[in-house]
Amino acid sequence: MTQIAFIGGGNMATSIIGGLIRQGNISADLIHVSDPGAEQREKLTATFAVNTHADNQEAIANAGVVILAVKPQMMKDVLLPLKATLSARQPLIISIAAGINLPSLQAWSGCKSVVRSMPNTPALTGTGATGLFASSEVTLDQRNQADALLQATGITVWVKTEAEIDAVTALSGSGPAYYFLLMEAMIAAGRELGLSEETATKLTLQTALGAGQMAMNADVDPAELRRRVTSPGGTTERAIATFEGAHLRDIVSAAMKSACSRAAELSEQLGD
Ligand SMILES: NC(=O)C1=CN([C@@H]2O[C@H](COP(=O)(O)OP(=O)(O)OC[C@H]3O[C@@H](n4cnc5c(N)ncnc54)[C@H](OP(=O)(O)O)[C@@H]3O)[C@@H](O)[C@H]2O)C=CC1
Ligand SMILES: O=C(O)[C@@H]1CCC=N1
Repeated sequence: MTQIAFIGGGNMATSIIGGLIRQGNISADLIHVSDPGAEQREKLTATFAVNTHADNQEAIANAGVVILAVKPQMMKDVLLPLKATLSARQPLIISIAAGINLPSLQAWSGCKSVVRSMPNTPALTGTGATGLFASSEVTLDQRNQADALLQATGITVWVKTEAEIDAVTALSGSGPAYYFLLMEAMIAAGRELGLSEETATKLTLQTALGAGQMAMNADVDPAELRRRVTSPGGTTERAIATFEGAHLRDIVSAAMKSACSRAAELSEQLGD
C-alpha cells in the first residue's frame, strides 16, 4: 500500500488526516507527518495514531504521495532541501498551499507529477470541498489517486485552468471563514436582542446546519429557498432589505475578489 507523507502537520493537514482516518480506507500506519512542533506531533499521534517526524526527510523516505501542507511563505525553503530525494523517487506531489503555482512546485521539488489542490477545513468532518488541477505529466492513475485521497474528506472538483484554483481558494478554501464570521455576527446580534450567549449560539449553529442541509437537498436554488422564508410584509423582508440596502452582494463580491487577487499576488511574490 502507498505511504502518504504530510509535510506540515498544522490546521489543514489535521483536517485532511482527520477525514482520511474517519473514512477508514487508509490505515494510520501508512500516514507519516513531519512538523517542527513537538506538541503538534504529540497531538497528531494521540488523536490519529499516525507516524510523526521532526525531520521532513524521514517523513518522505518511503512515500508514494507527498502532501505539502506548509504555509506558502515556507514552501521553497521546505522543498529545496528535499529536492534530491524527491527527484530521485518521483512521488506524486499534492500541494494544498494557496497561491504557489505548478511551475514553482515542480522546480523546487524536482518532481514532474504535481497536483495543486485547494481543500477546506470541513475536511475534518468529511464535509470538505476541494478544487484540483494537475500538471500535464500527472498520469490517470495518479489523478485518480489524488481524487480518491481528497474525496475521503468530502467532494472534489477538477478545474480546467490553474488560474481557477485561485478562484476556488477565494470561494471554498477561505469560504468556511465567511460563514463563521456571519455566525459570530448573528450570535452577537442575538445577544443585543436579549438572548443569552448559550441560546444565541445554539440557535445560530443549528440554523446554519439546517440552512446548509436544506440547500444541499432542495430541488430549487438558494434564492428560491430564501423567498420561501420571506413572508410578504413580514420580518425576514425587513432584514433582507437591510442587507440589500447595505449592498451585501457587493461586499461579498469585493471580499472574494480580494482573496483571489491575494492568491495571485502570493504566486508572483513567492514563485520562481
Ligand atoms: N487553513 C485553511 O483553511 C486552509 C489552508 N490551506 C493551505 O494549507 C497550508 C497550511 O495552512 P494551515 O494548516 O492553515 O497552517 P498551519 O500553520 O496551521 O500549518 C503549517 C504547519 O507547518 C509547520 N511547519 C513550519 N515549518 C515547517 C517545516 N520546515 N517543515 C515541516 N513543517 C513545517 C508549522 O509548524 P509551526 O507552527 O511550528 O511553524 C505548522 O504546524 C497553507 O499553505 C495554506 O495556504 C489550504 C486550504 C485551507
Ligand atoms: O487564508 C489562507 O491563505 C488559507 C487558504 C485558504 C484558507 N486559508
